Amino acid sequence: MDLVLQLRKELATYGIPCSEEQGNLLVSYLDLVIEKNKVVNLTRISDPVEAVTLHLVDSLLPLSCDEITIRPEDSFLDMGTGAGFPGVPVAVLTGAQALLVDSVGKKVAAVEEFARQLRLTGVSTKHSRLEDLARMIPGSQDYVFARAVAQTNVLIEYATPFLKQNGMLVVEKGRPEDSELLEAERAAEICGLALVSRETFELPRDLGHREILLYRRVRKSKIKLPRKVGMAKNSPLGLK
Ligand SMILES: C[S@@+](CC[C@H](N)C(=O)[O-])C[C@H]1O[C@@H](n2cnc3c(N)ncnc32)[C@H](O)[C@@H]1O
Repeated sequence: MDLVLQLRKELATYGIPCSEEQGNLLVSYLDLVIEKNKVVNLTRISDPVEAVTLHLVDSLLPLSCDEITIRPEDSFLDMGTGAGFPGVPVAVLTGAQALLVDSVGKKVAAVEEFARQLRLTGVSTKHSRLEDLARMIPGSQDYVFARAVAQTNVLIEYATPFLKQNGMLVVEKGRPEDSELLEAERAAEICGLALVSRETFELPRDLGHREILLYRRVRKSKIKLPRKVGMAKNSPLGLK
């Protein structure tokens, strides 16, 4: 089947609309990622049919959550974007102002090149550690996304300083352990976030189980954030 058709059909099963033009853009982006992957290590998935599901559809699942309505005037940050997932697909479907961040320079350079080639004017990139960037643009984002970056308690700590009051952290997970969720709950309490929903999804063709956790910034955090670089990972919040 044609990849654009596959993408649009799979997204439609989750109630996510995708025009033919958006589908073409996303498949062109995937082509660029797969081509670049021959010289820069960006992804282990090289089969385009699998990549449509495991990269594009997977990145876009949060758009089917009831609490998420991203408008073109909204801003979002993608923490640890790698090859641009989920940031590029979310930017294409929503038209929102996207900031894609990673600490690995060659990945950021690749994503910057993709955005230029595809003329994605709403997409900006930043080569930085999240803890450093948080000091420069505090309270600036309506949404913060993270897919496959760290344990949820660490993501909560990274994301909090970027979020506006009532802004939302969107965490994309496989099958989180109960212990991870408990630690996340304690970290959220410290950081001033509240879990607003947990939705589960099955990817097509048995390609995997996914969970989307949404946290809203509802209060001031009890500690000063960001902590020093490395603290979130080496001395995580929420452990007993
Ligand atoms: C497993 S990759 C996932 C990439 C992408 N989100 C995806 O779903 O394909 C995790 C990425 O997070 C980045 N990363 C991890 N910790 C980071 C930090 N503290 N600041 C910035 N980037 C970070 C890594 O460099 C890596 O590119």
